Formats: sequence, C-alpha cells, structure tokens
Amino acid sequence: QLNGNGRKKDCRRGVVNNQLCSWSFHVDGVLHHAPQEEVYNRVARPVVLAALEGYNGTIMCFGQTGAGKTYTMTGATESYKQRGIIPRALKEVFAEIKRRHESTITVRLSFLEIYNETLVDLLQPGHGAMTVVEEPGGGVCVKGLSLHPVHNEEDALNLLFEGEMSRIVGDHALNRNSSRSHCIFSIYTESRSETSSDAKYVSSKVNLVDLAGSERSEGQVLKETVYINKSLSFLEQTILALTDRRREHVPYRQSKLTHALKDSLGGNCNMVLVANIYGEAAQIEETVSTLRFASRMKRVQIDPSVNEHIDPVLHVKKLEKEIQLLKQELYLQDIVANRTGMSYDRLSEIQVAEIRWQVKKYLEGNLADISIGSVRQIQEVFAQFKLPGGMKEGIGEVKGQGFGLELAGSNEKHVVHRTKKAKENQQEPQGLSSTSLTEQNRPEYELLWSHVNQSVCLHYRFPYHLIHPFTFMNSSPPSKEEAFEDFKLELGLEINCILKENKAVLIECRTKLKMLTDGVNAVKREIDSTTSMLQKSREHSEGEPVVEEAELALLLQLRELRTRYRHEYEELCRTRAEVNYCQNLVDQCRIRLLTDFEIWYNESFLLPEKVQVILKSGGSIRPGLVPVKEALALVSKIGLMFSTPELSFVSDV
Ligand SMILES: Nc1ncnc2c1ncn2[C@@H]1O[C@H](COP(=O)(O)OP(=O)(O)OP(=O)(O)O)[C@@H](O)[C@H]1O
Repeated sequence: QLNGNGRKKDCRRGVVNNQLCSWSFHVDGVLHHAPQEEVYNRVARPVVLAALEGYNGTIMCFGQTGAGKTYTMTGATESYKQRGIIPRALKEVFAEIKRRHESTITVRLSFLEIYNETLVDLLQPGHGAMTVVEEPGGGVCVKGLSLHPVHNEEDALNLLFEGEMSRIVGDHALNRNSSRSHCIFSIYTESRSETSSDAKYVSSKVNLVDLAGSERSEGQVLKETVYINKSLSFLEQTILALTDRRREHVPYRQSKLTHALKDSLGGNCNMVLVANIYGEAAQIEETVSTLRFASRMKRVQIDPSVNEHIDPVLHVKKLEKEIQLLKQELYLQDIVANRTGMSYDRLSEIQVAEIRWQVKKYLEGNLADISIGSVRQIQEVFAQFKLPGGMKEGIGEVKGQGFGLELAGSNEKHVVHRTKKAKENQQEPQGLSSTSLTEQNRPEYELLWSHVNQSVCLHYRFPYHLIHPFTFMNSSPPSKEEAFEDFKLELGLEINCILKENKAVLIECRTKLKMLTDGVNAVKREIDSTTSMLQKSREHSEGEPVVEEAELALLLQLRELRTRYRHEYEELCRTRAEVNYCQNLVDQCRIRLLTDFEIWYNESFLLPEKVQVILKSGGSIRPGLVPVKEALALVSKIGLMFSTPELSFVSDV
C-alpha cells in the first residue's frame, strides 16, 4: 500500500507541483520481505484446501517484468527453500490425500502457455492446435490440452519441471521471450467418499496463473508488445465489466487469456490476485498501474460454490437396489393382504393386447368395466383411451366438434325422436331368466367421479370384475348410438358442454403452440446462419487480435437472437404444458361422459321402473353404482313383489 494522497510543493523551484505524488489503494495484505512459506500460507493455502472440498480456485500473479511473478508462482528452481506456490500446493494436495482416508482423491495436471495469442501445451509441446471451448453450465476447457493423472508429489513435480523446460526450450528454439507469455498451471481434483455408497462426488480446478509482464514498454519486439498489451488490456476490460453489475455482457472472448480464464475470473471461484511490484521509486508509474488493477480486481464479486456431481453408474446401481427393495416390500404386502398372482412387471404384448380389446369393447358399449390390477395396467388403459384408433372404434369425433356417435348432422333429430319413442314404447321387463347374475359374475365394482376445480378424479376400488349387460327379452331398448345422442341433449348436456369448451380451449392452445414452434424454429435457423457467417468471418480473420466491425455486428446479432430464442422457447414450454393439461381435461371429460352414459343407459333401459324409483328415493344408494342383482334383492326385501314370470332377463354372454 502506498500511503497518503496529496500533492507536494516543489521546494527547489519554489512552486506548487500539481503532479500526484502519493496514492492510496485497498489491498488485503502486503508481503514485504516475506519468506516463500508465508507467501504460500497467506495467499494459496486456503484456496488449495478449499479445492479439495470442491471449490474452484484461481491465483494470479500480475505485475511488470522482473517484479517477481515467476518467483512467487514457481520459485527459484535451484533452491528448495525458495520454492514457490505451485510446488508447495502440490505438496499440500498429496499430504491431504494421505491424511483423508475416507476419500479417494484423483489429481490431474495441465500446463498451458499463451504466447502471441497462440496456445501451447507445455506438457505435450507441438501436439497440435488447441482451442478454448465453452462447456455446458458456463465452464470452459481447452480442447486438445493434455491432462496428466499424477499419483504422488514426485510425479507432479517432474511434470512441473518438464513444463518449465519446454518453456525454456521454446524460448531458445523460436527466439522468443517467455517474460512475454502467460502461463496457466492447473490442478484438477476429484474427490469421492470411500465410506458411503453415495453417487455424489466433488471436483475442482485450481488455476495458478503467471501473467506476462504488464509494462507497456515499446522496446520489445513489436508483435509481442501488441499482443501482450492487448491481452492485458482485455483482461482489465473483463475485470471492469465484472465489477459493473449493470453490464450484461462480459467480453471474455476478446482474447485467449480471458476466454481460457472465463470460469476463473469471478463467479463461483475463489480468486486471489498477487500484485508484484518493485519497491523502487523509478518504477512508480508501473507500480501505480499494477496496484490500480489490483484494487479493481478487489471489487469483483465472487460467490464460490461446491462443484457437486452425480456418478451416473453408481446412481443407477443405487436406484436398482432401491427398486429391488421396493419389489420385495410389495411382495410382502401382497402376502400379508392375501393377494395372489399379482404381477408388477412390465406388461407383456399379450397383456397389452388384452387391455386394448377391453377398451375397444368398453367404447363399443359391450363391456361395463375394465379389469385393472396394477398401476401399469391403469397406465395402459389410459394410453389405449388416448389412442385415436381406440376412440374411433366405437364412438368417434364428429366434424371436429364435441363428442358423438357416427349418427349426427341431419339424422340427429330423427335419432332423438326415435330414442324418445323407444323409451315410451319400453315395456316393463318380463322377469329374470335362469341365467341371470350368479355369485361369480356378480359385479363388485365401483367407479366414482368427483369434481375438483373443474378437473375430474377417478377413484378405483380393487378388485374389478366384468359385469354382463342385460338385454330385454320382450322389448328391445334403443340402440346405444341413438341413446347416446339423446343423453347428450338431456342428462349429459352439462358434461358435454364442458367437453366442448375444453376442446375449444385445446384447439386454441394447439394453434398457439404451432405458431410458437414455427417462430422458435425460424429463430433457430437465423442463429444457425449467423453462426456460420461468423465462423466464415473468423476463418478470414484467423490470428487477428481485434474483432472487426462486421464480426462484432454478427456477434451482437447472435446475442440478440439467442435471447429471443430463449424467451420464445420458454413461452413454447409453457404453452406445451397448457396443451397437455387441456388434453388431459378433454380426455377426462370424454371418459366421464361415456361412464355417465353407461350408468344412465343401464338404469334407464335395463332396470324395471319400480326398481329405478326405489333406487332414486333411496338417498344413500347412488343409482348406477349398485349392481342389478343387489338392487333386485333390495326390492324383494322391502316387499315390493313382482311376479317372476313377467320378467325375463337374459345374460348377454
Ligand atoms: N522476493 C524475491 N526474493 C528473491 N528474489 C526474487 C524475489 N522476487 C524476484 N526475485 C528474483 O528476481 C528475478 C526476476 O523475478 P521473476 O522472474 O520472478 O520476475 P517476473 O515478474 O516473473 O518477470 P517476467 O515478467 O519476466 O516473467 C529472478 O531472478 C528472481 O529470482
């Protein structure tokens, strides 16, 4: 810290010199004449230990050439005592691994150099071109950079040494100056618990960055100076953008350095900047510039968070175990409840075919109920109901409106008339036949509907049995098709209207969904074409450090398109959910209409009127839910006798 903030009088000339001569900067600490161990303990140790808990970390040395960045980061290679942050961090990591018996920690290393906007793998020099690529979740990685697993400190130090050698050899061979390159030594760790079978594990990346000299010297080789000045000023711009909360865009992609450090310069990463400065007055200009950068960096908000992942293989194993346990539990419950022959496995093709057949018969009106024994069967029944074929078999859509029988339009009035007439002509049943309900085929089913905020819920009571429809011997009831038309205009009017309303809403939602889908696809096509234009433009300007005006316009356009895409896609998802919801309501209304119709039809045409009267006045007995035989037994119990020869029921089966 340089204390004071004032202007001083030039005594020799006897005039006030308006030049600033003292500055004040806020930093977290000053390491003056501090031994390397203290530097490591204060700067790096907390970051390294946090990395083993799953937090990313970045330590960056910034300052003018010769100010001690490499000394701080790597240390004096020949002196063990003066080793820097990297070797000490490696020692600490392996010491911790030995100490933490309860975890398996794997370590990998990489060593990247950025020289004149070119990426160099110091652990595999000359291996080929590398690029910085964005990863899902906001991270970045250098494609092509070699990652080296290491199992002990010695191997790790050897790799560090190898990397340093590559850097020196590169300097000689290519006649370049390593002071003018940035170096990023990265330690990647993954920590899994040994004791628990938990599929969760944590990972981290620690970037130890030795930046190129920050001075804006002009005595260097021109190209180097341009690149260094540009990449450091882009670094400064990025830091400025990160400190400004109003800025939406942070220009990470402007240089290889900021792009490679995208996930290390803020956000969820522990970050420490070491500002290396000369303690000499002659270097004051560079020192002030370095400290200005440091105090800006201090304003960057960070919010470190653990990188937690789930191992898919372990997770699947855990879920398989859970399924096994639940199956055993189900088996036990079946034994306790004395249920035999239950199967909870995936339905076979034969079982699916059987359900399809039952649904078809049900829709045709030839089956009063569908037998269901498991959740899988319920799902399959609903799936079959949803199939267009399943619905069309018996009762289908009429001109896209409402839900009706194939008899519609001009026939409608005639059908209603005929149905009413048929009802008038209906004679009282002429007695039960000997093949009426037996103990085995006596229905024990119950199907109740309840309204909850306009939606309909189904309650099942197990087990379900099939019931057999009855037919009249002497007088035939109206056909189901005719009766259904009649029903929709009378008792079923309300539910039919709700069904129509729901269908109208569904059609509206579907139209909106179609428009949104078209819109999203159009934006996607625009994004693709802009991206390919951008790629072409980049190919032309390969190696150029600055973004051209046309390229910038494309980038801005792409950003705008992506924002649009995101918003429209979100709207599309919302509408899709609405469509599904409406579709469910429509399905439920259809089933409700059909079920009410079945009940009404049975009551209206298959029970003698006297029985109907009793059932209706019974109060607690809900018409349509009581099996026919029980109703008849009830009638005989209360003494309402009717002579058996007059009635004649014949089982349909
Ligand atoms: N705190 C220190 N104690 C002892 N020697 C130091 C210290 N800091 C730097 N040095 C020495 O100063 C010289 C220059 O330091 P160093 O190479 O670390 O500078 P630099 O900032 O990395 O420069 P460049 O930008 O060229 O990479 C080295 O010989 C180094 O050993």
